Amino acid sequence: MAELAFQPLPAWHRAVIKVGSNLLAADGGGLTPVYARALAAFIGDSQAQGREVVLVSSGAVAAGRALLRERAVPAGDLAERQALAALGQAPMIALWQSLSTRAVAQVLLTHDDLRNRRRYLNARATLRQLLAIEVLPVINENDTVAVDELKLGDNDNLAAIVAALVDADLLLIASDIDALYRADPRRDPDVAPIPHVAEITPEVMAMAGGSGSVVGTGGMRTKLQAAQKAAAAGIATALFNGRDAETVRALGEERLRGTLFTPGQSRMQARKYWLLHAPGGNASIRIDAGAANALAGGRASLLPGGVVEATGDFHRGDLVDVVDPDGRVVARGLCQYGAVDVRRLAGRHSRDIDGVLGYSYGPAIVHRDDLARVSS
Ligand SMILES: Nc1ncnc2c1ncn2[C@@H]1O[C@H](COP(=O)(O)OP(=O)(O)O)[C@@H](O)[C@H]1O
Ligand SMILES: N[C@@H](CCC(=O)OP(=O)(O)O)C(=O)O
Repeated sequence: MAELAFQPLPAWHRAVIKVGSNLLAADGGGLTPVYARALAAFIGDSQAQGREVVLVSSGAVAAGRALLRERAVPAGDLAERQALAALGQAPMIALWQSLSTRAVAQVLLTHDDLRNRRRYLNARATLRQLLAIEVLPVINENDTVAVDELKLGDNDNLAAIVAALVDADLLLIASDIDALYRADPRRDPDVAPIPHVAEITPEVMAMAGGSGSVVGTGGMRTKLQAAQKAAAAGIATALFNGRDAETVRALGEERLRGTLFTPGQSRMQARKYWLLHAPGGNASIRIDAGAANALAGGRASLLPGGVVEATGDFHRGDLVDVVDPDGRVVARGLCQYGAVDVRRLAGRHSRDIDGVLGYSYGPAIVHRDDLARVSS
């Protein structure tokens, strides 16, 4: 295979790292720390430097299968895979805990959790909190309850969604292959690696084949889908060989040997564009002059004290227009509270939220991270 040179890894503060089954379980074998150890060391060093890492780990099904190897179990159907995932999930988490300097928190997510705005926001709040208390979240798909038509099916796509969910600046995909190649290198050993992809065109997509192993799921196709999803959110993706100790060590020196997928737009631009242009309902919140002033400054959240009234029947997590006293839409954002709650909170202080509602999703009606100003 052709040589692949090192290149600079983009600067990052918060990353999602996805580790595939191929790195945690040998074909047909049980879990092994052989490759996970170096990856855990990289994660630990990054955390020690003040960076934040979310791990998306596969390997539950492979681990479960290996545990039952001695017994004849029918292979292949959904219920069997779900049972194997349930069996292998705890050992997979235990493996990471044995290698991590920080406490490990298990997070299981389904497609439903990520499609439903309310649960999406709750998952995000939990993950942010886990990072704030300096533990290592280890995420996997909740295979045991996910039914086929609602399964994300592969952790590459899950990792990309999680990267957008936690506002990561980088998605790292550790696989058993050095890079994206022009064709599956297991079939064509002379094919060249691609160090940089600026856009995932249909031509790039056509290079990808399926998994080359028994334990892997999606192959290169799902990795490209993941890189595409991340890019749409303004996040770069780095694909590298997690079996290569030198490659993993170099990540700690901000050097990448693999394929770097760069987004066409920054994270901020992508998010702002989405907030400003995503279809909303007829939901709006009218604010007073003081709040309009604060929002004009650029970094403020919308607090209940500045809210005058809410129009429309919106729910927590929905997109709302923020309207100033002159009736102009000055911002759009994701509302932390539903319309009924916003009406009850209008004009109140944030510290009263719990008393008024009996619960609180935080002091802001619209958090500044979820707010984009309309330029006048
Ligand atoms: N164009 C390609 N470039 C690189 N690898 C490819 C390509 N097409 C298919 N593959 C296969 O994708 C595999 C990695 O995916 P997969 O087996 O799902 O692993 P993981 O468990 O890391 O997700 C590689 O080992 C390789 O055989
Ligand atoms: N959720 C499954 C893994 C699914 C998956 O995407 O696997 P892989 O292609 O190896 O990353 C498990 O834990 O076995």
